[in-house]
Amino acid sequence: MENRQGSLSIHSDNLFPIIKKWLYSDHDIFVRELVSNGCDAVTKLKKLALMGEYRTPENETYRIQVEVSPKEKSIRFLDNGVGMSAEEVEKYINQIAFSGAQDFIETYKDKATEDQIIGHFGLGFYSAFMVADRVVIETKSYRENETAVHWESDGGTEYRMSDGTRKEHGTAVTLYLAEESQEFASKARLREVLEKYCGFMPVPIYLTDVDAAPETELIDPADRREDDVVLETIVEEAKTEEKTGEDGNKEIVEVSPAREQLKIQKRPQPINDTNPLWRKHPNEVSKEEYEAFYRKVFMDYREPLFWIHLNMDYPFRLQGILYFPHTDLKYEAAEGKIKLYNNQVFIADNIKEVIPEFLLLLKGVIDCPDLPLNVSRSALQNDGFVKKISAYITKKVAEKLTGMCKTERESYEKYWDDIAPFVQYGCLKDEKFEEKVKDAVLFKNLEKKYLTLEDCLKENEARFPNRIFYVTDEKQQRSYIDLFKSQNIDAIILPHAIDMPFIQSLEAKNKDLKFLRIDADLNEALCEKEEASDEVRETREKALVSAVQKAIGETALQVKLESFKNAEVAAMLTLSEESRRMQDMMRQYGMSDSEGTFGTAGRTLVLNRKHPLVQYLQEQVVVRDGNKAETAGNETPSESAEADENAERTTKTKGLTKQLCEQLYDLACIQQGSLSPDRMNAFIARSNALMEELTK
Ligand SMILES: Nc1ncnc2c1ncn2[C@@H]1O[C@H](COP(=O)(O)OP(=O)(O)OP(=O)(O)O)[C@@H](O)[C@H]1O
Repeated sequence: MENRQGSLSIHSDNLFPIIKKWLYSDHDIFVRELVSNGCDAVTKLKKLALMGEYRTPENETYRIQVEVSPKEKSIRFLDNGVGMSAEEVEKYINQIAFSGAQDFIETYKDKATEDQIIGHFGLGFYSAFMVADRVVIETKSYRENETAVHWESDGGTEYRMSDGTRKEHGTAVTLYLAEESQEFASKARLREVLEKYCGFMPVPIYLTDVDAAPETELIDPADRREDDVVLETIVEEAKTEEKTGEDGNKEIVEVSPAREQLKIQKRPQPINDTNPLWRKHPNEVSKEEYEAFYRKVFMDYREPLFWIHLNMDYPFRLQGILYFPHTDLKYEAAEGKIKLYNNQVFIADNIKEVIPEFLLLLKGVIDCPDLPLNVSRSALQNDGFVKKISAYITKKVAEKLTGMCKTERESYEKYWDDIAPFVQYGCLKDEKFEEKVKDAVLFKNLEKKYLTLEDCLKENEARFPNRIFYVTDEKQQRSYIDLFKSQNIDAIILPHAIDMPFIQSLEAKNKDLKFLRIDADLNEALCEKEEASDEVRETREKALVSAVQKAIGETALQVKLESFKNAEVAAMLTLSEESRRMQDMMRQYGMSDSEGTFGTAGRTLVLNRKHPLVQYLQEQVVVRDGNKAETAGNETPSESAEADENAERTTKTKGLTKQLCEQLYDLACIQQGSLSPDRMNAFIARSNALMEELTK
């Protein structure tokens, strides 16, 4: 065969069902497409007026009207924009994927910028057929002497076109809804969709239910506007009351004068805000306006902590406002929402290509007219340009945080508890962000003061170089906190789940840095330095350690003796940092359901050798061992009776020793907040038995 070349032909009979069914993911998108066509038509006319190609009549107010008829199951989109001539309908409507928007930009490229023109692909109009089985267009071009056009199609590939009857320039597109899409023939449903997609479009949009009786309102005649439609004048009589005067006589007094009110047709309220706050210059916007905008858009009754107004022109255009919301991590999952717009047209929420994942904890709006959108808009090409947008947003957020930390430290500290999880998450997710904000990361200490990592290290420099102690639960670790406080040792409070991966990443990045939970070890600051030990003491203590281990019955439990600085504490439990982290992690991954699973791994029961209880135990162990040695020889009968008595006493004290050991261990576990339910039951029973013993 000879070589051939040519263009592929597309058969509209086959293509059309695809456009109808699969082009757009959400069916409600037809509203956005038809309203944006109306907006484009108005924008074009305004631009033509600016270029002197059209003279705007004096009282022309550009608008888009959406009229729903629940009875007729139809929706009409009307605009007073450029309209179309028969030739234009032929070109832009009858040819699928031929965009008049692009044509317009091309024609006027020297005179008009492309901003604000929404259409790109020449397909949006056909989204009407996703919900309608009949569509009618009535249009008339703004150009003089152009006849109006009537166009209609029953959703197939056939259309009928004829002269129309429309008198004014502009277009009306009427959708007769298909059976399965009749949910849209409702004012409430349409309002919802319009607010979602068109809430900030640049031309006022009004929604009316043509079947409903017109709504009315009462106004003061002084407030009457030129365009008010007065239905009735209502005269309210003066209100009087009978009162007794000072002289005791009754008189009629007027309490409110007669007044006149006008009953007017409810003034139309646009659905949208045509000049959204993000388009204003940050200097022109007040705190109240930022807060009101936040409340309206995110329906959050609480005030945001602070916000960042993004405004850039080069190398791409981007405007937006990012709010830092209050987060109460105890009661709710942090969940933000970033709404993405393209020229004031809503694209989608939380598009992760544009907005870095960790910023999705914030709430905000971003409008980027330069977004490389594809036909279905919400799907963005993941190209270098999109990455640049994302990097710019990250940079701005980091700058805001570091700037506040430097110049508004007091407010920054006030916000810190709320924003900490977000900043930490950001640091974990994005190295560049971490690099920028690392000096603005704060830690709250036991005195509720906020310190940087550098401050913490400086504080511990002399006694514990490169060590930072931390508390995860202030209530549970209370006794350790008291101990630390009594020895003037500081610790930071890390209550959130994200704190652990965060400190681990800090340790990974700072070679010698080590974070230790407050119960990880009893360091030399809490224990006295021991004078050299002798052999006798060592043997005695070894015997005590094994007796305690045996009594508790947990062979893996480590037991050791120290001289506590705080003489009142008899015993404490420590849990090695590594084992605890490992256990926490396994718990997080659901590999354990209770404390019990890990037994005593990594735990040490530290006994205070200066405490009377420990000393008592020590005595008992020595006496018992001594007795054992003595009774090993031959005895006479009387000696034997004495021996029996002794044996009974020994058994009794042995029982008490065991109970005391268990009691000490359980108390230490309670203090550390890790007593298993089984041990708790045994502890209660034992405590009762000991108290009963005291009463005898
Ligand atoms: N209400 C209208 N008034 C005037 N012209 C219109 C109107 N609706 C559609 N058109 C013309 O028809 C063309 C095709 O519209 P369509 O919605 O299919 O695509 P688009 O808006 O150009 O691009 P996109 O697919 O991105 O929406 C438009 O570019 C415009 O020239």
